[in-house]
Amino acid sequence: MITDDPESSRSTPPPMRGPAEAERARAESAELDGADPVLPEAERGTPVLTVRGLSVHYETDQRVRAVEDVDLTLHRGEVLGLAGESGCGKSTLAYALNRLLRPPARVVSGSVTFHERDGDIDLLGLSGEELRLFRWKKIAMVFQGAMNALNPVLTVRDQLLDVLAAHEPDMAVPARTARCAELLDLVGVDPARLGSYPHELSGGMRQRVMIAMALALRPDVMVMDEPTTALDVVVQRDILRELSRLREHFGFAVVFITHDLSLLLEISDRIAIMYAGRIVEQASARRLLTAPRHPYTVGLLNSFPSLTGPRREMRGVPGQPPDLAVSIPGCAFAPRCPYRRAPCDEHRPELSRHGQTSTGLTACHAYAEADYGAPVPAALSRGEFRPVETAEEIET
Ligand SMILES: Nc1ncnc2c1ncn2[C@@H]1O[C@H](COP(=O)(O)OP(=O)(O)OP(=O)(O)O)[C@@H](O)[C@H]1O
Repeated sequence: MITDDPESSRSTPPPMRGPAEAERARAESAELDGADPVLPEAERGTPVLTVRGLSVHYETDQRVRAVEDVDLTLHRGEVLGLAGESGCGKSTLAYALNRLLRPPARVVSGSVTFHERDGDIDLLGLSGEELRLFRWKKIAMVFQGAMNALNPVLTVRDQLLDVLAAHEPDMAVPARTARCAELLDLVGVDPARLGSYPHELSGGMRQRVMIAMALALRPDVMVMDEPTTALDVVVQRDILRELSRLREHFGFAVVFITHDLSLLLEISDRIAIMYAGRIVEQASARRLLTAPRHPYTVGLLNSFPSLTGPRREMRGVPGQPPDLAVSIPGCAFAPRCPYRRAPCDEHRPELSRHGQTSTGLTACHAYAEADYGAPVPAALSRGEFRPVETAEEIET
């Protein structure tokens, strides 16, 4: 099991300095609507986090290859969706991005680089104190079921104050108190609730409070691991709408993890599909929906019912994911793949471009010749899909 790092929430980075601080402080005191966005337009779409060749294994009596040779680039201001079946390595990757892995997990190879405005930071090379200064301020994380992580015997105010006291020790007490109210307001919770205990709040409110905590230091990146899975659909939608508004304004990038591909299609600029620890397809949300290239992606898309499109058969993905403790020489999806062919069992397909002009990536020997039948989009679209025209331009 992956464990949270209790130290991480107690880290005490010094207050931010310089023009960025001033800009953020201005934003905090301004109403979101109508205020100038915090992320300068020129920075939008520039890389903020680069993952190269990352492999994470759980080393017990067996070696579980939870994340294998993953390459990802996250751009400032974008939402990168990460989807895949349970156990494919999504959470392990998310924890690795924030250096929250604990034994028996071990990063066996690769790099994670945070692109600071004045230079690159090698995340895997950060030592204890450097890491404490970095976490939550640059990359914050909202966990699955995070709402249950609130302390039941402290009011919301005290918990937010604790975060600020730990991370912004130089901030005056009245300013901290004012900031608590602002943070609640930002996530759509009435500041009058500051005096409430967690049990007096709904699940949705508690999850919003957790998001407020993650936002407290204005991180550049938010890693959200199934942040709304425990909530009902209406509350989930409200929170995602709020998140989208905050992201538009503050310009943080989001890695959003869920097994719900239809949700990702609505909220993401780009989507990476994970299978058995590897990224098997990566493309803009629009391209993934309209022209999926990997048979597994097609299977995932066909697993969701349509609310607005014509009736169609839901096929899903027959078979089981492989045991990650067993090394697989070829394509891990081959045993479940209707397009399996000679090289699939012996040679692992590289994640490569679809063509000279395309920006999407696929790891599949068969996609060029595979016939996926009727296009998926009409069947899947719920009418709320938010096409992002610029996403492909910023893909690497
Ligand atoms: N502490 C551990 N020791 C051994 N194996 C582990 C450990 N934690 C996770 N794993 C294995 O690593 C693999 C990836 O797990 P991970 O939780 O990252 O997947 P996931 O895609 O996030 O799944 P879910 O959607 O269910 O959260 C799985 O096969 C899981 O069984």
